[in-house]
Amino acid sequence: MPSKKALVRRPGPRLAEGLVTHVARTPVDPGKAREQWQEYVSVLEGHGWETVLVEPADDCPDAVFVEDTVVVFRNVALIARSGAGSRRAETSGVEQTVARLGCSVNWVWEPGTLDGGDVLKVGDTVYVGRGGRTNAAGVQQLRAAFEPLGARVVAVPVSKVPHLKSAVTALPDGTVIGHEPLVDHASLFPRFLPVPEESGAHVVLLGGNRLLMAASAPRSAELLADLGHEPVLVDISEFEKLEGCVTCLSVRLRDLYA
Ligand SMILES: NC(=O)NCCC[C@H](N)C(=O)O
Repeated sequence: MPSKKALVRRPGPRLAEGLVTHVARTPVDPGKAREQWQEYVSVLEGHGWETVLVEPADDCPDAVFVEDTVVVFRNVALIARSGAGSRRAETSGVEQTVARLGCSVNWVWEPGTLDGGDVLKVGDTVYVGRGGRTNAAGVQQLRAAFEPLGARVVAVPVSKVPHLKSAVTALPDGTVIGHEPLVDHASLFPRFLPVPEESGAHVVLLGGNRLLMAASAPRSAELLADLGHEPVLVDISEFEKLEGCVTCLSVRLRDLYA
């Protein structure tokens, strides 16, 4: 049976110091952030996902955005090397967690940089955003790790947001969705559906037609519901202040056989 496991990491005490690059800094309420994170985890669990806690990295403000630390394709985990120096220590603890779950582990090495949030998997197609966090060497290393396993790696420029998945994600049928003003080249995707809000571009596939989405994207949720999907909205306002989105708060492992 394919697994439905999701890695998550609790928000740490320095969360409010997390990086902001494309938005102005606004104060984060740590207590509210913890409650929102708990609700996010409850929604995953309520939809049949077994959540696996990665050990805390309390010195790293952005550690809760665990998606950026690792990319998993089939049973191979590629440990990221962030384009943001302040985020590199976050991978500690992730290696052990994915190895315990049965992955073989690879690493992105210097001079490569890659953030997991720059990698969007749609079936066997692996889109990788070349932008602020992922460089050309990182793209090459991703190809070297996953193409032998059957991945088709497609590199796409990202210049308007921190990560590829801040701009686009994909619906269960493979349609890529994005808020057009923030997408560099929508024509690179075979099927592209524009959504009206920035955070409406972010969906976590919960299973079936259910989509975990941010409460800040009601019009996009309505559009997707009208197309037969079932949005499940969660308020992640405190993480959005740090340019986080619903996708980056977990790493969903669908391909592991355990
Ligand atoms: N994949 C993602 O969208 N990750 C969000 C990371 C937010 C964090 N404050 C950062 O700038 O790295």
